[in-house]
Amino acid sequence: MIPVDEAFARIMAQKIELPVAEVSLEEAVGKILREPIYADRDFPPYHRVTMDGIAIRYESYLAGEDTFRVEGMQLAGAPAQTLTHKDECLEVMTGAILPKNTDTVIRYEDVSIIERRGKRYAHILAAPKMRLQNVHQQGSDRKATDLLIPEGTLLSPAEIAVAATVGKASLKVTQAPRVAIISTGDELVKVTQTPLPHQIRKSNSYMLQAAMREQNVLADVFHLIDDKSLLLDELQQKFKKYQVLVLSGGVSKGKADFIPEVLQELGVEQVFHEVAQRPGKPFWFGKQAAGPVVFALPGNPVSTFVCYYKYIRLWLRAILGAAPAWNLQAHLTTEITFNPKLTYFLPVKVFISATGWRAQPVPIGGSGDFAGLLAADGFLELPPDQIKFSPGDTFPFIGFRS
Ligand SMILES: Nc1nc2c(c(=O)[nH]1)N[C@H]1C(S)=C(S)[C@@H](COP(=O)(O)OP(=O)(O)OC[C@H]3O[C@@H](n4cnc5c(N)ncnc54)[C@H](O)[C@@H]3O)O[C@H]1N2
Ligand code: MOO
Ligand SMILES: [Mg+2]
Repeated sequence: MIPVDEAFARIMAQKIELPVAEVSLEEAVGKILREPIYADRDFPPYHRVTMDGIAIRYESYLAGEDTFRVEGMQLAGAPAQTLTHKDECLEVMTGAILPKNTDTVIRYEDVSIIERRGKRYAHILAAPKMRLQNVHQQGSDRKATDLLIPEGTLLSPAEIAVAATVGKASLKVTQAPRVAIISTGDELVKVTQTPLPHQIRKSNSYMLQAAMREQNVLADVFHLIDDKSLLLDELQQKFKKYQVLVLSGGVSKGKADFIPEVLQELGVEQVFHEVAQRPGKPFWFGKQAAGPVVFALPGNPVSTFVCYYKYIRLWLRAILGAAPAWNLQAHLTTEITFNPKLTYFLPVKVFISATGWRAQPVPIGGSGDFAGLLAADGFLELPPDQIKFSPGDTFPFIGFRS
C-alpha cells in the first residue's frame, strides 16, 4: 500500500505522446491549443467610434465653435469618410471607423440636432472633455503580431472569440487519447434492463464516460463478466486499439476479483496496487511496455468517483498538455474525526464566504452510497496523519461540478 501523494506522483510520471489535430473553430472549445495565436492586426484595427453621435475636430470646439453643420453620416461597415470643413461635423455610429479630420465623438444625448432650411446642425449641450473622447483607439488593446494566446491554453469561449477575430477558422489542438472504459461484474445489467433481485444496473461506466466527456475525451464503453479466460481474451483485444484503459471493479480480494492477475498475465506491469485512502483503497495502476496505461478502479461507485477526480482527471489534463488545474482549498465547517491512517476523501458541499470557500460535510453511507453524492459538490482531502479535523482548518478541495 502506498500513500496518496506517491500514487499521484507515479501516475503523473506516465507520459503518453498525443498527436496534434486540426479542428474547426466550432469544435475547439474545451480542447488544448497546440499553436500560438498572434494578432493579425492591431486591436482594435482602426479608431473605433464607441458612442452614437457626432464626430468633430476638438480644436474647433476649443476655438469657440458650439454649433456644427452636419456634413453627412458615417455608418459602421462603411469606409472612412473625410470631414471637409473643419468647423463642421459628421454623424457617426458605434462601431464605425472614425472619419478622417475628426478626433472627438460627442454622444447624441449631449447635442441637440436642429433642422434649418434643409440643413442639419448639431448644437453642443455638454462640453467634450478631451480629444479622442468616445474613441476606442487603434492598437490600444493589442498591437499587430502580439502573442494573444500561448500554446497549451485550455480553450474557453474567450479564446474562441479571439481566434475568430484573427481569422482562425480552424485550430491545432491536442488529439484526445483513445480511451476504453470497461466495467466488470456478473451482477451488473444494462441501464435498459429490469434487474433481478440480485442484480443492479451499471452506473460506473456512465459516470466515467460523462466525466471524461466534460474533458473532451470521448471514450468507448464495454462490459465484461467475471470470467478469467474471457477477461484475458477481451482485454488483450482492447490493448491493440486503446492507449488508456479505465476498468471498474474486480480489484479487491474477492474470489471473482480477477483483474490484477489478468492484467499481469497480459504483461501489464503493476505500478501500484492499493493506496492508503478511503474510499478507493484497492486501486490498481499499471502500464504495458508498448501498450496502454491501465487504471483499474475499485468497483464501489464512490471509490470510482474519487479515483477519477483525484487522479485520472488531472493525468488526462497533463497528457493533453493543459496547465495544471487550480488548487482549491476550503475551510471545514464542522469537526470530523477519522481514525484510520488513510487519506480520507470527505464528501462536502461548498459555499463561498467572506473568508473563502467553506466545506460542509455531507453524510454518506459509505463508498456504495453514490446517491449520497447528489448533495455534494466534491471531496475534501483530509491527510492521513491526523485524527481530528477542526472547524476552520483548510484542506484541498476536489470538485466534480463544473
Ligand atoms: N476482504 C476484503 N474485501 C473488500 C476489501 C478489502 O480490503 N478486503 N475492500 C473493499 C473495498 S474498500 C472496495 S472499494 C471494494 C472494491 O471492490 P472491487 O474493485 O473488487 O469491485 P467489485 O467487487 O467488482 O464491486 C464492488 C461493489 O461495486 C459495485 N459495482 C461494481 N461495478 C459497478 C458498476 N459498473 N456500476 C455500479 N456498481 C458497480 C458492485 O456491485 C459491488 O457492490 O471491495 C471491498 N471488499
Ligand atoms: O475503499 Mo472502498 O473504496 O471503501 O469502498
Ligand atoms: Mg470485489
